[in-house]
Amino acid sequence: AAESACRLTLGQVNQVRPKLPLLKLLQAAGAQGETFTLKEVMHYLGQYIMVKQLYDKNQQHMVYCGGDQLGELLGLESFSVKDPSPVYDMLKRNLTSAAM
Ligand SMILES: C[C@@H](c1ccc(Cl)cc1)n1cnc(-c2ccccc2)c1-c1c(C(=O)NCCN2CCN(C3CCCCC3)CC2)[nH]c2cc(Cl)ccc12
Repeated sequence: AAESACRLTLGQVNQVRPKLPLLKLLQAAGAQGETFTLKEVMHYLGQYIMVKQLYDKNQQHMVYCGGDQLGELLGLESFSVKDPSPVYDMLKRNLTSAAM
């Protein structure tokens, strides 16, 4: 069979495409476009938490996301930024590879 010659630059390989509910959060934090690096997704989620004031002013590692779209996506009322596992689990459910 003819080999399909698809040329991916390094920059393209590590792009991810957020599913719509996550994309809306990123756009609320200022993200443009539909594909991002994981680093950009994390940056915009951090910005989202800041903009929506979801972190505790006194215990700044605590994020209270119950009642917010972020809490819906995570399936959590709150989490600590010191334990990223719930966030990574949510990203596994809400990111697809953008290569090709
Ligand atoms: C290490 C990193 C991190 C990154 C990913 C994960 Cl899954 C956990 C942890 N991190 C450490 N603290 C935070 C943080 C804390 C409170 C409010 C906003 C962000 C973050 C998060 C960043 C980020 O891009 N962080 C840049 C530097 N941050 C320092 C904290 N700064 C604020 C802390 C609250 C007071 C104002 C400054 C903002 C810039 N992106 C995130 C996205 C989510 Cl879903 C959750 C947390 C973060």
